[in-house]
Amino acid sequence: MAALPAPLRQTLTELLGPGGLLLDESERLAYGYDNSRRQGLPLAVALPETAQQVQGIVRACRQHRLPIVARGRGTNTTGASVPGEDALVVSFERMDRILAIRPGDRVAVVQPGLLNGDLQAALAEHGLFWPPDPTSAAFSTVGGNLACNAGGPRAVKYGASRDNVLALRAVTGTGELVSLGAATTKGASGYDLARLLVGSEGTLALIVEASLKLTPRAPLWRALRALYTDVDAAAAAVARLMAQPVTPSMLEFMDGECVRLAREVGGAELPPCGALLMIEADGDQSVLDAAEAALRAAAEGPGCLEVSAAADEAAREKLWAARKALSPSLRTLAPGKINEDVVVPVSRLPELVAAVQAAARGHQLPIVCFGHAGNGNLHVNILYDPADAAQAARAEAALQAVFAAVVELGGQLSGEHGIGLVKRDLLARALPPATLALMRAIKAQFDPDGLLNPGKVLPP
Ligand SMILES: O=C(O)CC[C@@H](O)C(=O)O
Ligand SMILES: [Zn+2]
Repeated sequence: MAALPAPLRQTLTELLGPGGLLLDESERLAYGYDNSRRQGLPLAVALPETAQQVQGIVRACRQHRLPIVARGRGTNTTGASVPGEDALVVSFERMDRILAIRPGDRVAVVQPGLLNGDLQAALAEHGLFWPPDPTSAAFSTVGGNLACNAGGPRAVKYGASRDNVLALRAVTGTGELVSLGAATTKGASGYDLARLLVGSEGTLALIVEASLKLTPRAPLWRALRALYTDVDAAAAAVARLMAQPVTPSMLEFMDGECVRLAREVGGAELPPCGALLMIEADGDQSVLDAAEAALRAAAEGPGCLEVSAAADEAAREKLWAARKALSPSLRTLAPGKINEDVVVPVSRLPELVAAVQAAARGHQLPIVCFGHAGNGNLHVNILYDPADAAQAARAEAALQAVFAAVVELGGQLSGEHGIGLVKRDLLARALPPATLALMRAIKAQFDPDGLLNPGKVLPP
């Protein structure tokens, strides 16, 4: 296997100081995986503490044509943070500080390695929050959230990462430190390069500082739980809920199998049913009664078994904990799962749900779904045994059927997890050639030698 060239090793050791460059195989292995369950082994791991060190790393690697893979905490589900065997990983774990919180401007300036959960805790003291709240929030980084445009349940009302960033400082593939955007709440000064970096999965530049847009925390909430006879009835209710004027602060979907897992693995107190919606509103006392009544009315309808309010904060937390445990709980059901993250315009969600069921029937495999229904974003899990060639082929065919439906319905292959390695070739097929060519041209401009996370998002 290739080794880190000796002159590069020396340059990086001098640049990063003692402990700043990891070369031991056991340490390198620990930076080679992500939640796609793929495993790579980088040549070395760099742990910069400053933007200038990040510049130095990129410049040195460029001289040796060594690929660079940026890394937060490895929670990505698409292989975006899995390095090839000829790559250097740049882990941002030492750049984890909050540089400023300016409540008057509703801005926080942070380093990329800061954990989302640590940011939220600091902001809570100011009565503020940063809306992106992926299930991994306690252990995923702001930089990683920005890299894949993470969303989570609150995105239905407050937007995903791209909607909640104002400015970035980043190091391009040539080692240049660029400032993109400004910490203002509006702006019309040329191309929006800060938001272009959000969702670029480390392929355009390494984010070294982010100015995040903050939102005041609503003082109160209401949580409803609606049970349905089947997934079609729940999907129809989602379309009704989003067609009326009160925007829910969260609107989550679980199919009957997920309800069973939430009860049996997650410990939630739920009766068996065909599907469930978690519906929340936030605001102050003056608006909440009307909001709850509007959401309740929209949730009721054909196939609705019951709509009930969370008894208290503890009951609400319990259901959320079970919801957040769904992704790992699903691994108990089958040896393999194809884990998708498709999104359609929310009015087309009923058609997507029907298409997923048709794919499950047609290819004789269980497909289990949950997700951020208010955004039309469904986590579609095709369960199969990878050791069984016939099942694996049927799983792949079911996946293609789901993707075909998503494209037909005007949706996208990923709502919040990104493209990475796993969906790269599918993206290339789903995008019009002219769009793909523009993406490639942008990549070449930021990273002319193709060193930043090569082979991710766009096919080589
Ligand atoms: O792994 C998954 O499919 C989903 C993870 C996360 O996006 C969630 O919504 O819980
Ligand atoms: Zn999700």
